[in-house]
Amino acid sequence: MNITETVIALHAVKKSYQDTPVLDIASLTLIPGIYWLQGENGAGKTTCMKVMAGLIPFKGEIVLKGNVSSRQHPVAFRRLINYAEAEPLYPSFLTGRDLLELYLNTKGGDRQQIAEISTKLGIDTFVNNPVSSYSSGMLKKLSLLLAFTGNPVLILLDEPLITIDVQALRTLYDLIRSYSAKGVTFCITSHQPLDPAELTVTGTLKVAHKNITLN
Ligand SMILES: Nc1ncnc2c1ncn2[C@@H]1O[C@H](COP(=O)(O)OP(=O)(O)OP(=O)(O)O)[C@@H](O)[C@H]1O
Repeated sequence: MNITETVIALHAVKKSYQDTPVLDIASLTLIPGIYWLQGENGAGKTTCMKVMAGLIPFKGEIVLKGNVSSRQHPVAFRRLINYAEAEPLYPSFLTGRDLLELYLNTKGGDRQQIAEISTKLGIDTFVNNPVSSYSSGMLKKLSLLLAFTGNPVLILLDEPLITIDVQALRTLYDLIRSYSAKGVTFCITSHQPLDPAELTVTGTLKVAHKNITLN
């Protein structure tokens, strides 16, 4: 594999909570595509996403696009990866608009495109209300919208299919397809199968025994 076509490479990545090891990945390299991250409850999928996103401390190194290192270029590294949590939580007094402006101002990206996604996901109707008033599906839609801000090379979606309505699900599949066609890589966890009629998966990543294997 040519190093320039790798999106992300993990080298000797280890993660423990207190003294309990959760991940021990000697090596993993992904080329652009759409990956389904699978594993039993507690296997370490969310931990793996948080590590890949540079959100929690870990041992080892992760390199994006062959030259952006989690150790040497932490800010540039984090700008290239977006992560949508399985159960997003935001400060309750902020509105969706406040969060969206924060993301757009710090991460950049195409405002017009984000406005269109917001409309398609039906977020416009509640974006000016405080997030404390949101249902779980409304929070989920906002977190998905935020995951498409900026100019990421990798978008990590943790259980994106749960709680959103059928129309939003169709929009999400459309978005993943169109961003993927533009070269953005996706890692998606889902206990439910990703609809093969909607997405062609490049590979599955199985998290088990603290390791990840690509099939
Ligand atoms: N903040 C934490 N402190 C201590 N242990 C943690 C913490 N977060 C996760 N763990 C442990 O790490 C392991 C992996 O958890 P993780 O949430 O990554 O699994 P998962 O594969 O995403 O699970 P699920 O499918 O249930 O969401 C579990 O044993 C869990 O108890």
